[in-house]
Amino acid sequence: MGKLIVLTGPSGVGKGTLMRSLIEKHPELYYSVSATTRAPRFGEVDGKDYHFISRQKFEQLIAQEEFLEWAEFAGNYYGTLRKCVLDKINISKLVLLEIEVEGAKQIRKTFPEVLSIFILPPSVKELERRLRSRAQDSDDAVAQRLICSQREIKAAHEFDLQIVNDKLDVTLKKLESALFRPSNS
Ligand SMILES: Nc1nc2c(ncn2[C@@H]2O[C@H](COP(=O)(O)OP(=O)(O)O)[C@@H](O)[C@H]2O)c(=O)[nH]1
Ligand SMILES: Nc1ncnc2c1ncn2[C@@H]1O[C@H](COP(=O)(O)OP(=O)(O)O)[C@@H](O)[C@H]1O
Repeated sequence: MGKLIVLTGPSGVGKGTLMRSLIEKHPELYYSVSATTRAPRFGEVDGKDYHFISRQKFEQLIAQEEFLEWAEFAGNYYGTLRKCVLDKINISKLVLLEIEVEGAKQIRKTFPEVLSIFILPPSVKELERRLRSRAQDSDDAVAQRLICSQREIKAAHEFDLQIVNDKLDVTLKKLESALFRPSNS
């Protein structure tokens, strides 16, 4: 059996950046591509960054119980496709999910053996700076993400591990040691 790892935390904290670095360095890891109703950002590729689908299609997949978890975040649906994840775990893959906090809570209930890691920002000010520096979302979308972050950060203690993403290389080392410690390999 493989292992399921969930990275969660507020939008803009650096989850995607950390995930991409991990995959690049450890190609044996399997990153589960989520489905979303959000419009693609500049440069995002369908099937690689997300499966970009309509709300109607997403609701159909919910009804068909195709999602391991799903949530509505800042006005859009996001969800993890059950089949892909379970197939990979069955062939002994270390499977990584990068998802928001409500979905991560659902996974902890349905999949108690998951290793759940909450990424924290060094400060709220730095979180806002990162959200704005990404320059991919409207002021409104940034404001929505900041409002959500207050509630999300309060739930950090519910997860197995909390890591502050201050210096990227230090955070990566901490993540690697959590992922590859003997009991998880
Ligand atoms: N519950 C859930 N959240 C997801 C999924 N995929 C992505 N997310 C989260 O949805 C939030 C918004 O994602 P996105 O719009 O891509 O913005 P960004 O991750 O902040 O750059 C982030 O916290 C993602 O981690 C998923 O399959 N399920
Ligand atoms: N440790 C870090 N120090 C400084 N900037 C960071 C760090 N980690 C990520 N960033 C930057 O913060 C912004 C948000 O990161 P991103 O990975 O998109 O976050 P998330 O996926 O959690 O929304 C990006 O511009 C990214 O380059």
